[in-house]
Amino acid sequence: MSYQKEQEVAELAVQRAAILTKKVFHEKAKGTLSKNDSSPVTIGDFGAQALIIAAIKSNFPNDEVVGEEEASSLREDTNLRDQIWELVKGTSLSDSKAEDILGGPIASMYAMLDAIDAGNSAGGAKGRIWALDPIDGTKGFLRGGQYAVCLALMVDGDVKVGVLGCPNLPVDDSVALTADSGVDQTDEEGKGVLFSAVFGQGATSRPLTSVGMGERKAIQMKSVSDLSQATFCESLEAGHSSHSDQSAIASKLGVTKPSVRMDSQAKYGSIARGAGDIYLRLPTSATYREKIWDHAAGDLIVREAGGEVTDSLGRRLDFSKGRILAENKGVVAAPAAIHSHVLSVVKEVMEAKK
Ligand SMILES: Nc1ncnc2c1ncn2[C@@H]1O[C@H](COP(=O)(O)O)[C@@H](OP(=O)(O)O)[C@H]1O
Ligand SMILES: [Mg+2]
Ligand SMILES: [Mg+2]
Ligand SMILES: [Mg+2]
Repeated sequence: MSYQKEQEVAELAVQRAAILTKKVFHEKAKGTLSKNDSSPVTIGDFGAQALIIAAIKSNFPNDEVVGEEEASSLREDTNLRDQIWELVKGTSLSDSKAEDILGGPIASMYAMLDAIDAGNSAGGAKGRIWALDPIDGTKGFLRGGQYAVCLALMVDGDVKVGVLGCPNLPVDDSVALTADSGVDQTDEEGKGVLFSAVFGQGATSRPLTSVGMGERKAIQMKSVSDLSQATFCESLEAGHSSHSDQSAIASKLGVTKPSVRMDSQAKYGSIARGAGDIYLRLPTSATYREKIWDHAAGDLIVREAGGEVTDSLGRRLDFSKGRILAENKGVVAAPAAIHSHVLSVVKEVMEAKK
């Protein structure tokens, strides 16, 4: 299958949602709520989820969606609900043909709430299921840092299409990551990139604001001949991955540069285009399980760009186990040529801890 239509819809849906998130990014009040697990969610997360699911359902009515957010709190909080509806109503692609492809505007506020709740699929190993993270890196989004709008299509448990919209990464693939790539990104000059991949067809990037195939460029991971010069990325949030384990691994590998700390799947996109080299995510707790929407698009984009992605034990990420990566622990993403070496050092450091 070429998945051409799926890729087109996914890219345009992510683009449209990013118009909404960018509006919210520049507002002081982001309508933040605290979820049951005490993590934040904003009007941007809800609005983006609504717009993307509406576009999927308009094109592929029988597909299921595993979306991070749900609308129960909005059905009670009418003030927040109205704010989100104002945003959603006012967001469309400027290209009317592209907007038509997405099915046009959502019909009503109740249709918007239903769209958000249609992200309730249990996931699994059968059929066509989309994994959606409307804002990945919500903490980065609130801080003025990196975040990503993430969408992937899985067919029978395998990721076939992956799209990442990164409004705060440079458009230019050749700009290497630096220590401040993950912090204060409130200046928009030259920013906004869309990464996209279809299984077996390679990975690309293009400006997040352009419509169509014109400015699309193939991306590739960088080949790393000297690990001392490699750039490794990790979460900015110390609670999301173990900075101490990652620093022990990096120093054993001979990496000399300090890590680039940034939020969201912008890390996957950055290494896929060679702006960085390695992404490490070692668990901070024995019980936490990664969510499929935090990895599905990034996993495919990195693999299609010549990388390999496994967990800390060397197993491929298994997206067929429901809403979480039930059978995986942590993430190790690196160019295929050095992945097994990186993994052996990860295992060594993790063994030594026992
Ligand atoms: N204890 C934990 N370990 C690993 N990931 C966690 C975590 N708690 C939350 N997360 C996830 O980390 C994601 C952000 O990743 P990163 O640290 O790379 O920016 C969050 O996505 P959201 O921001 O979409 O909620 C959330 O799903
Ligand atoms: Mg979240
Ligand atoms: Mg996320
Ligand atoms: Mg999220």
